[in-house]
Amino acid sequence: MCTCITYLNNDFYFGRNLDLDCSFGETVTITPRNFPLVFRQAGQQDHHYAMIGMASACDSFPLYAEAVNEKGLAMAGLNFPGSASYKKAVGEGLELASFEIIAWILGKCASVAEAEEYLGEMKITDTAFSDRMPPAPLHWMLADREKCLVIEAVEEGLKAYENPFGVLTNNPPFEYHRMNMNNYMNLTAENPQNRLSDKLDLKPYAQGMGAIGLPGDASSTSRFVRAAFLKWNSVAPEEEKASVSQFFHILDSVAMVRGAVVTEQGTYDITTYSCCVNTRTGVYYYKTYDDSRVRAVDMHETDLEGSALIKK
Ligand SMILES: C[C@H](CCC(=O)NCCS(=O)(=O)O)[C@H]1CC[C@H]2[C@@H]3[C@H](O)C[C@@H]4C[C@H](O)CC[C@]4(C)[C@H]3C[C@H](O)[C@]12C
Repeated sequence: MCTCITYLNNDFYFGRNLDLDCSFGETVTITPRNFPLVFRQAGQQDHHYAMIGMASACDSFPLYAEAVNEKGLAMAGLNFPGSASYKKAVGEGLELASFEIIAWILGKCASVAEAEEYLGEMKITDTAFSDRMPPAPLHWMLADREKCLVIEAVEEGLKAYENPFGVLTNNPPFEYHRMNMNNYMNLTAENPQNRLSDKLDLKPYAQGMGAIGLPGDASSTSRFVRAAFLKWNSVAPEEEKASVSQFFHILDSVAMVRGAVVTEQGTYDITTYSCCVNTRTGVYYYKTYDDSRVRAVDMHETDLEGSALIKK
């Protein structure tokens, strides 16, 4: 399971929990402007925007789980098994393999608005990165300070939804989560009022009772609601340290604790890492399951004119 959120608190932040039962070789990776991005069907970007994110260690292509480019455009892939439907490449139009879409969009586009111009013609193909790396069934959240989208490649084709929540988790498709949020509009961070009956003497006896009914489990739909409730009620001083700390508190509230989520294979899903990027400064903050110290990698501290992937 995974949860991705945006957070506006003076600066604009983007990040996610990556929940999985094993490592995928995750390494903080910077793709500098002159690293040749070679796509299977969509040509080559020899010069492009630089980006930073978590990728599977690989020298030939940045296999990002999520990344942010130097213009402040951010994108993350989250599991979408059974719902994602990729097409066979036929050599026509704009065809991108599922593992290429993050690098392609962030390499080329400075904003969501710019990316939207390509979505109409885009097709996601089922091309595998390698024999050992078949395509991962994903959907994506794409965001900048102005706008947030969910991109889903389903049976009928590529769909893009505006995402006013700035939250994404996993199955079912986004339209379900959007509708489901209506069920929770009564939740409040304040003390609840007795609306049951004015003939009954009902009153709050502790703090936090306005949000009774907020789902506490690890399912995708529950994490969506919980992350949205916490994010939209969040209050933090508009300073970098406070914003990043607040961001991780929200992610912590939807994190997997080892043992609480057993997969069909009998393994345990855990929050392998949590990350938060300041999209203006390009600083990538992250912490891992066994090390809660927050580390920071500043993309501008490396030579962004380089031509080889930089692993931190
Ligand atoms: C498993 C990750 C998503 C985590 C998630 O959403 N879990 C939810 C589980 S569940 O639905 O609730 O069961 C995804 C996100 C990005 C994916 C990786 C990236 O797409 C990059 C490459 C792509 C290759 O095709 C496969 C390996 C891979 C390295 C992917 C492995 C894996 O599928 C990742 C790491």
